[in-house]
Amino acid sequence: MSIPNQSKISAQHVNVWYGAKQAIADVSLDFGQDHVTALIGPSGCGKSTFLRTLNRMNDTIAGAKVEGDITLDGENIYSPDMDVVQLRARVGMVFQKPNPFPKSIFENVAYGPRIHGLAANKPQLAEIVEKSLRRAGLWDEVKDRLTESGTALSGGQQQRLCIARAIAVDPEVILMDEPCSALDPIATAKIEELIHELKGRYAIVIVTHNMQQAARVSQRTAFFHLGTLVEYGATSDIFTNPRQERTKDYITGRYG
Ligand SMILES: Nc1ncnc2c1ncn2[C@@H]1O[C@H](COP(=O)(O)OP(=O)(O)OP(=O)(O)O)[C@@H](O)[C@H]1O
Repeated sequence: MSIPNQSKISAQHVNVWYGAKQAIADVSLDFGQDHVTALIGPSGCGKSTFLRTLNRMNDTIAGAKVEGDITLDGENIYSPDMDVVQLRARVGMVFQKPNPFPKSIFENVAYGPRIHGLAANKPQLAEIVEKSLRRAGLWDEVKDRLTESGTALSGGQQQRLCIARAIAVDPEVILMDEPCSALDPIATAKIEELIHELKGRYAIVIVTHNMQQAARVSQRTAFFHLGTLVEYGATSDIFTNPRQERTKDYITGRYG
């Protein structure tokens, strides 16, 4: 299902199995550069599984098998020539539970640019760290404590640190798997604000259980059910005028 859009990542006829169990069945979906796409649907419908196909995170799960075509700027990301480390820098990921490295705040952000050779010297590296922390809306809170451990920050700050870490390697796409589910409402509001600010610079795909959040942060919404893509469209249409009964039932809270 696609509506006109300059697509950054395109998934065509994607199927995913865990062993003999099929978790995603024939899903086709394009993601544009300049908007946020929300993946919604009841628990177990395959949102996270599908999200993970977009940067080959399913490769790390024993028994998971992915079929179909997924391209980033037209390039097949499942090609044997694809450098997966490079791919995951281009398609960054933020997880449900903030997972900073047990290292300093500075090192959490500097690690990626260093291993990808993005800075020629220390001042350049410091510049990337500052820019990334500013872009993640965290700089003012941490600029005087860059040597402290990332794990000493609050949950919301840790999540923004993880976003800064993803941004530091100059990604094209950012995948977010329920990034606010472990956060309180104030920290959640900050992440949502941040998503607004990052929109346009990166293609953003967010899995969320929170329909108000999907309505607030996204411009496109895809509704999944039982491993299939039921409906995709402009977020305003999905929430006010869904075409499919199953979408309507879900957004009106009849199941989920
Ligand atoms: N590592 C795994 N091994 C085996 N089965 C899995 C694995 N991960 C997910 N599944 C199964 O695949 C299906 C889709 O799960 P997935 O986590 O993608 O759904 P989801 O929509 O993201 O769910 P939730 O909203 O609860 O996070 C489920 O039936 C789940 O049990």
